[in-house]
Amino acid sequence: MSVITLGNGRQVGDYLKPYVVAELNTSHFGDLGIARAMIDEAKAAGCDCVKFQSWSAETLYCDSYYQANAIAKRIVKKFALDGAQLKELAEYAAAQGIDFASTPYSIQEAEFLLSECKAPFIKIASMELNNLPYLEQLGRLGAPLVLSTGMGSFEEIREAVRAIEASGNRQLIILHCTSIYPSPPQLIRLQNIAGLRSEFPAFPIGYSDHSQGIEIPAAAVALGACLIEKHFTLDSSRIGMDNQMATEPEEMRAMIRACHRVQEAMGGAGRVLSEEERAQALKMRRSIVTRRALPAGHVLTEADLDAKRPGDGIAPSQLAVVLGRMLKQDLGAETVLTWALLADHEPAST
Ligand SMILES: C=C(OP(=O)(O)O)C(=O)O
Repeated sequence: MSVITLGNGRQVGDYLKPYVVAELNTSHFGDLGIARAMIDEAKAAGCDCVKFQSWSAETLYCDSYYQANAIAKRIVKKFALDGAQLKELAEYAAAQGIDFASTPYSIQEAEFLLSECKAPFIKIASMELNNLPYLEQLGRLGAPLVLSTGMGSFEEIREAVRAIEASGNRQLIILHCTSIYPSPPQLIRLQNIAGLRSEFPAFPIGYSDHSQGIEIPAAAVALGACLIEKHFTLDSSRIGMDNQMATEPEEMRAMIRACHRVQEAMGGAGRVLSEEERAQALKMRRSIVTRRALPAGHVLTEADLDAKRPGDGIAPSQLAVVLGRMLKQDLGAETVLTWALLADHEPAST
């Protein structure tokens, strides 16, 4: 099972306590006051990290496309955060004790996030999966990378991972993701988490979620997901980009609780019995008991014996060993047999 260390020393690995990222995306509506309140709520809900998106018209759109695209213009104007705002939010997050990250859409933005915002990792959005030159450039920055894989085939993911490895960077988390907002369960194919792990055993596998509700991230944790990214909002009734599919604080809290409980419950495939369960067996299992009063010297037969609680005597699984042995003393009916009550030699055959 793979583990990597984020820039702030936090270890993230398969089947460990999942690192939970609140994806704030545009649910701050470009308002720093809302963004700060979201950081507070994400922290209170138990998230490990708040993540923004550092896009701008110049780094995302070809100018001719942008000028002709009224929706893109409206989104950028309303929702984009500039460097100064991101830095302010990063400092605010640090003061609240929660990690800050943002998805960059250019190498300059990535450099800015690492140097000015102290981001502990660089997130790579699914849309960049086939942007191999960019992946290699990001890899050369030397920071841990979190690669989302929505819309991508296994072959494209292999190429992306090869591009990152070519940069010499092996600090990589790969996220299963379905880029449909919201994603219906039948399109999520959560077992891809296991598929990615067997394909890329050197890297921990996480999950970037676009489903509604909390069950699917918790199930991802059962599959060992090391990181859960979940869209977050203060008010999902507000019309926004993908604000309406985002999770409100109470639901985020419930999701994190479910994820942590599932992770705690996973254990290993090996059968390890706790002290508590061993003690329980002494109460709940059965022991070999006498059906009736029997005299000293009596040689035990099946008709003499039964199996009843408690379980601290001779286990019923030992019946074959007990049969034919002689009693050392008189016993009343309903006596729990112990080895000390039996003569330790085989009785003489009659
Ligand atoms: C779009 C993003 O991520 P994902 O592909 O994981 O949804 C992002 O981080 O900006």
